[in-house]
Amino acid sequence: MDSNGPALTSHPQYPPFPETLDTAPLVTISLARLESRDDAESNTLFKASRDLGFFYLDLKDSNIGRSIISGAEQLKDVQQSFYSRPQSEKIQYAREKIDPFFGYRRVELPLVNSEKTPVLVETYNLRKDDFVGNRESLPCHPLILQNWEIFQSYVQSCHKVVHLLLEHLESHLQLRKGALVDMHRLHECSGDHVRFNRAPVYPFSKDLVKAGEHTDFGSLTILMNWLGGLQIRLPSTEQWTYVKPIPGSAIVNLGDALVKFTAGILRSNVHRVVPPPPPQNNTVRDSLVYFARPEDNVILKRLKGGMVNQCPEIQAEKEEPEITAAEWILRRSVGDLKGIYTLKGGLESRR
Ligand SMILES: O=C(O)CCC(=O)C(=O)O
Ligand SMILES: [Fe+2]
Repeated sequence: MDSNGPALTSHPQYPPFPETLDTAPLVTISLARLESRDDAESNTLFKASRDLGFFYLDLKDSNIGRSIISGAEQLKDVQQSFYSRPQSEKIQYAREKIDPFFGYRRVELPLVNSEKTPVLVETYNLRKDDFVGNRESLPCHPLILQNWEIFQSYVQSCHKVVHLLLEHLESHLQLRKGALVDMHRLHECSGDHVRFNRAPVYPFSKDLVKAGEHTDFGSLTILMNWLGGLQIRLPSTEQWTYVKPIPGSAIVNLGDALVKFTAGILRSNVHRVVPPPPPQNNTVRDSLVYFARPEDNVILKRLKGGMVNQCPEIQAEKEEPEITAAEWILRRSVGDLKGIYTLKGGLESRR
C-alpha cells in the first residue's frame, strides 16, 4: 500500500516483472514538482531529454497525473473489451476503411501457434481531434462511443502534461516562450492520438524484433504499460535493455519532431517491443499510448533562437525535405521516410 491507498493500478494482478533482470536506467521525474516549477526537477528533465530521451514521469502526487493513472486503467478495460470482440466486427473500423493512419489494424505475425490460429498484433489509433471536437469524428467502434468521456478527459490530461513538458524544455533551450507549446495547441488539428497496442503471447524471434525497432515520429509519447516488453537500445553500450513498468509512473519519450526542431540537441531514442520477460511471457500484453505531434501545418525544421542557433547546420539537415507534420506522419507511417536513428550522418551523429 502506498500513500494513495491500495490498488492505485492493476499491476499487482499481473505476473511480476523479474527482480533480477538488468533494466534501463531511466530517471524518475515528478510531475508535481514540474508543476510547481522546481528547478532541480526541471534540470533533470532537460538532462534526461538530451541524454536518453526516455524517463519515468511519476504521476501520483499531481491531480492531472492521478487522472491519467485512473484514465489509463479505465481505458485498458475498454481496450480489452474491444480486442475480445470478433474480428468481423473489429475490421469494420479498419484503417483501410476509415483513414490511412487512424483506425484499427491487425498484422499477422509469420508464426504458427499451438492452436494453428493466426498470431495477431493489433493496434487501434484514435484521433485527439475527434475527442476535443476539432473535426467531425471518424467512425469508431460502439465501445469507444460508450466511453467517450473517459477518452476526452484522458486526452486533455495528457495534452496538459505535454504542454508542461514542452514549456520546461523551451525554457532550457532558451527559445522564446511558446516556441514549442504554440505548435501543439489542443484545438488545432494534429496527429495526436491515443493508441491501443495489443501483442499476443509469442516466442522471441530475432527477425520480428528487428523489424519492430523504431523511434517515435512525433514530439512526446506518454506510455502506460503493465507488463515488460519495451526495450530501448542504450546509447552508452548499444545493448537492448528492458524498461521496467513502474505503477503510478508513465514512461515518457521524445520523438523525432523534437530532434528536428532542436537540430539534434534533444534525443529520440530507438526502442522496440519484444515478448515480456518470464514469468510475464504467457500473458497477452496491452499498452496504452498518447502520442503528441506538432500541428498538421507545422514545417518540421530547426527552430530559430537560443541554443539551436549555436548548432552548425550539417549536410543531412540541409538535404532533408521541408515538409509539414501531417505529411511527415503519413510518410513515416508507411516507411517512406527514415527515422532519426537510421539516418546515417544525420542529426544523431552530432553526439
Ligand atoms: O508497448 C509499449 O510498451 C511501447 C509501444 C511503442 O513503442 C509504440 O507504440 O510506439
Ligand atoms: Fe514507440
